[in-house]
Amino acid sequence: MTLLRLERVTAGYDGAPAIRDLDLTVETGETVALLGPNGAGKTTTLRTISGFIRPMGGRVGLDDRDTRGTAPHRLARAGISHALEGHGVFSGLTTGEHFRLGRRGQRLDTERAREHFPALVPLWERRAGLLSGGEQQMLALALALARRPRLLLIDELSLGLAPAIVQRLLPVVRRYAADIGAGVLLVEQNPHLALEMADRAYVLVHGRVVNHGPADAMRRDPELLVGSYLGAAPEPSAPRQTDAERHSTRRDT
Ligand SMILES: Nc1ncnc2c1ncn2[C@@H]1O[C@H](COP(=O)(O)OP(=O)(O)OP(=O)(O)O)[C@@H](O)[C@H]1O
Repeated sequence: MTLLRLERVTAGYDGAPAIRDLDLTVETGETVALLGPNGAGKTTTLRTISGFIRPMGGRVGLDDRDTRGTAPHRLARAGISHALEGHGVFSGLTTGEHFRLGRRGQRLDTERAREHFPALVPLWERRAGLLSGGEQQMLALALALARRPRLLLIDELSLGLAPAIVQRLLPVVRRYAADIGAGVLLVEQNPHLALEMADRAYVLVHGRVVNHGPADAMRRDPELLVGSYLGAAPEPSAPRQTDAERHSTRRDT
């Protein structure tokens, strides 16, 4: 089932588009990577989905309901969770205390979080301020998932973390999200790490999708990925393909 659908979305800052005519979908239980060079518009895409930026054009649909103009806190209540670096982690609280602090009386799924992130269990009584950067990130992700989001948006997990830590964290996030039927949209600087755990990926360059398809096909064809990064965005006059058409093209190859 399609959980999130962006149709020809244009959005940006002060009237200047940073993403243009963007088509993108995330299915229930699916992990999708959003790749691209610096300044391509990846963070802008996530901010538009979580309601912090109102699109100038196009449609953002969650469960086929148009979310344009919906405030971020309402979208959060509707199940969109935007995991930002260190977000929701308080240095004075222990790991365990974080799980007892449900927002608005919401109960967190502590047992499932402990099962998926067993590395947090020995840290249960330790204050978050004394955790390593990787452990804090793990706690932030475990908290986000313990709230049972419908859609988890993750921005740049690898910033400040060793690749080995990200490599361990991402599959855990994927398994946990699939377990609760949540979709994941992951922005990641390191395309190789992202493609290892994603089902599908989109490559953004200059605010436009220049390539997308199954992650394993992109992994097998690194030149395609490198070419996407280096290549220019399609000319504005080039004929547009719908998301569905592009999907079928990629599947045929
Ligand atoms: N708050 C802002 N005000 C004005 N322009 C912005 C703002 N945030 C981002 N931009 C511009 O929008 C464009 C897209 O930025 P965005 O942060 O979405 O890219 P990104 O792909 O996430 O890049 P990075 O990988 O470097 O984080 C860039 O040209 C950037 O300079």
